[in-house]
Amino acid sequence: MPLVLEARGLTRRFGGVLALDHLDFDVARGEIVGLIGPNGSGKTTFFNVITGIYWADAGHVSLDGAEITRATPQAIYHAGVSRTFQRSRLSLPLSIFDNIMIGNHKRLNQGLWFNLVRRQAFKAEFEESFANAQALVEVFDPPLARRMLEPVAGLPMIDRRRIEICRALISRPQLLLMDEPSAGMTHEETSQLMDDILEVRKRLDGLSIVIVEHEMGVIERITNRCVVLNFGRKIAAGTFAEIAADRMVQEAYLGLQ
Ligand SMILES: Nc1ncnc2c1ncn2[C@@H]1O[C@H](COP(=O)(O)OP(=O)(O)OP(=O)(O)O)[C@@H](O)[C@H]1O
Repeated sequence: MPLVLEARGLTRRFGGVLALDHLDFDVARGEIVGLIGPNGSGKTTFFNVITGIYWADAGHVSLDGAEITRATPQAIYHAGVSRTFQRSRLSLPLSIFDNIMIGNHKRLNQGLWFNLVRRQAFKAEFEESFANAQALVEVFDPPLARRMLEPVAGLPMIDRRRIEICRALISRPQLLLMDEPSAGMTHEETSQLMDDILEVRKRLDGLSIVIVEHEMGVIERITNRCVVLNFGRKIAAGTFAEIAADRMVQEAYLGLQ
């Protein structure tokens, strides 16, 4: 499979802390890669460097063969990388549709002239956007897709997570980075959301996903491959079964002596 993401020697320091230490990280097209490691091991920093929030002190990142190492977050989003965050970033008073559309600005014609004067074209674009957003929500939960104009404030956690993932997917990224999607959810909700994510991956052919997750059941169930970090360094990589059997991983992550 061709590589979507190729990171080489990524290094990022915060003062005396080496948050990423010469990290090599590849993601192939259509792959779901689990990124695991103890608290503070550099997982979120890796996402922040890939998405241009922080620049790497050293190393390179390419997406689909094109260098994105020092690109802006906007350019990286346009190149096809989306993410979801550990803490919910939905605007609660806004509707499901409005929240999803926040993620879609690269596909909209936003000129003032277009919006004010070309009313028919604006209407057609709005209707197309609505249909696209609704089709995406339907993959997760058909009844939810009939409530597109309701505020997200009234939705349970699992539906809010679904909307956040839809917002990340509406721009049709090649690579989706998910930071602990199970945070704050019950075991049943997590299991349901993982079914949804597997379904989404099946329908959005070629979508690659990197998922940071502390729930090992989730990692075991949905990943093709895992990378384990400790103090910013890759200490193991392989299938879940391989990394779970690795002594260094057990010591670092599971606290075995
Ligand atoms: N903006 C920052 N300023 C200073 N130090 C930071 C900053 N961001 C991260 N760090 C430090 O870098 C290291 C890696 O942090 P990071 O948040 O990437 O870890 P993590 O694996 O995502 O942890 P968690 O599982 O708790 O989310 C930690 O020591 C953290 O304190």
